Amino acid sequence: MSTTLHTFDTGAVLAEGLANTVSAALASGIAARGTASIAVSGGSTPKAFFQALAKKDIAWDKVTVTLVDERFVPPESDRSNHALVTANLLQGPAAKAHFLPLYHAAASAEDAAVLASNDTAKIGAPFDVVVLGMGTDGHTASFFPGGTQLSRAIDATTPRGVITMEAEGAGEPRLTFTFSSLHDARLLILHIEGEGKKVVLAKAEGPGDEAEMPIRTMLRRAASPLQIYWAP
Ligand SMILES: O=C1O[C@H](COP(=O)(O)O)[C@@H](O)[C@H](O)[C@H]1O
Repeated sequence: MSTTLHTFDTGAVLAEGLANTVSAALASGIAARGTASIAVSGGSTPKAFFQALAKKDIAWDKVTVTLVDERFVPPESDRSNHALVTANLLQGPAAKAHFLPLYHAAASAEDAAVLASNDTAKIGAPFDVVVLGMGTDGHTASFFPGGTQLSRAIDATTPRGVITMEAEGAGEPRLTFTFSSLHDARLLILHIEGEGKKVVLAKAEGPGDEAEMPIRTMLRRAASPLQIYWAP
């Protein structure tokens, strides 16, 4: 499927522009189906976008928010994507949204993945909005190069749901939606910032295995057009 690059002068201008696009997509989903869903990424990039989106005047009580992926840590941890969303997105008007975390205080990451899959199945498919990030190693979601379940995660025939991932570059064990869960979002976004990430994207757009740079799965095989949002 196609990719479109949207370039902004600053991260602040990108945050507002992306918040406008995403809030419009959520409002459209609510108008069409009564509810809307969004899966967002964590890490360091999306904070300003979350803060801008939280202020948008839409029927947030009809929106379900979840995560594209999560570190297997409790929400009290400073590594938690759940904590990032709670502190920056589920604020103001957006505090009315329904949040479904991926982390569960289970005996293992595998048990938590089963709970997260069962819990998020009620969201329905496809997501209205998926906002992906990308690491400097070319990972997206928690599809890490060398990951324990990378082949399963990026196989289009793997059922929708949440699975575990462990990799040298991942830190803690991870919980991640599969490629099949994410790639057909009605609005599919890749949000990256900085010159370094632009170089990584250019490499990912070139030849090479998907397993080497898993973002290639979305660049090459996503069913939905991939909207790439970038600022210096
Ligand atoms: O560990 C993660 O990394 C990626 C990229 O994060 P960033 O800080 O480079 O923006 C993120 O998309 C993912 O959700 C997160 O778990």
